Amino acid sequence: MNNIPYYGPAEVKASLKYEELVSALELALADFSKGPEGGVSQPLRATAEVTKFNGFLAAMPAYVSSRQALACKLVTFYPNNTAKDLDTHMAHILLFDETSGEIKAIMDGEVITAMRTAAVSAIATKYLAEKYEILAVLGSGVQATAHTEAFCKMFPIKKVNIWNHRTEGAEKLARYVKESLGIEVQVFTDVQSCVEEADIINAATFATEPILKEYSMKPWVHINYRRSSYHLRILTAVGAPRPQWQELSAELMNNSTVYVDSFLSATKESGDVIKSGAKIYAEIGEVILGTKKAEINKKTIFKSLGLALEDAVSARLVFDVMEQNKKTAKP
Ligand SMILES: NC(=O)C1=CN([C@@H]2O[C@H](COP(=O)(O)OP(=O)(O)OC[C@H]3O[C@@H](n4cnc5c(N)ncnc54)[C@H](O)[C@@H]3O)[C@@H](O)[C@H]2O)C=CC1
Ligand SMILES: O=C([O-])C1=[NH+]CCC1
Repeated sequence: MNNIPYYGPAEVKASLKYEELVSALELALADFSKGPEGGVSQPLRATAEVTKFNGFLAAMPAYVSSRQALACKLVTFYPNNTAKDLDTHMAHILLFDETSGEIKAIMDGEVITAMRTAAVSAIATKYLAEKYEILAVLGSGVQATAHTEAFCKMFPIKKVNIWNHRTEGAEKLARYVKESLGIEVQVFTDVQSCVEEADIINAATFATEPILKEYSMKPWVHINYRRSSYHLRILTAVGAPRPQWQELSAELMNNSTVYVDSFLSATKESGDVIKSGAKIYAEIGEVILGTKKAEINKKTIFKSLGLALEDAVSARLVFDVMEQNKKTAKP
């Protein structure tokens, strides 16, 4: 048990690049959707409710054989922490040796939670969207910021629209977009106007009641002389991870083709899915595998709950980089 390495947030951030994360997670999500022969073992996360303080503690173990990644994340989420000026999510990940079960490293899980969630939304967007110029972001916290950063890195985004239930949060994120990413940005005080012109919408809030009710499919000006059509817009929705919480209206869910990260997680944990009774069309892994096609005549929602396999793969990437750094640092 001696000398277990610990990697803090700065080391984790320095070790992870979105491009590597995206390729590794894409393969792992495909493995997951293959079923038992994919070599992924991941039970539904166990969540303890701390009702008195409106908090949750979740244990998220997973094994991804193709990456030699065996890990368990422990994550707390306390929506009321904002008022105390504390992060709402706090997490650590334990990485184990797949051959012996020995612990290999302990690391910060907050950076991984932010980056892997954004990376998975970007994967869904890559497969399911058709145009990538205007991004609408609902929320301005950790996930909204990570999604904005990842999407502006991965796609040719020309403009970012931001809405948050507290406008000062939206303005802070807008300053980051303008000053650090150098992209045109606009803050909205109304959700519907924020999403109206967007090609991609990211919903990443702590809402417990629907904030987005509906939106129109955006007309595609013309593709050729005979056909006028729509372009596929995608809504990636990462919030409302509890069965009683909703971020999207039931109407919107039922009028869309719904993709998820995991059937099991979505049907047990997602209030957006459970309360609307919306039908799930596919796991994103099935789209990556090509066993389910992208539907092109309806609105598209990718509902993400967050999977332990994503944490395990990310933690393994961090460990490999840190080990490599150790080797190259030796005389
Ligand atoms: N799908 C996944 O893999 C993951 C999902 N999440 C979920 O994503 C959501 C956002 O997480 P973070 O950005 O880390 O949290 P955060 O606390 O950093 O940001 C929350 C955002 O939601 C806004 N907000 C708070 N209460 C609201 C309400 N009642 N209505 C509308 N907006 C509200 C805040 O102003 C802030 O912009 C949470 O629901 C969280 O549990 C978090 C991690 C992973
Ligand atoms: O995947 C994750 O770590 C979480 N999803 C919702 C809250 C935390």
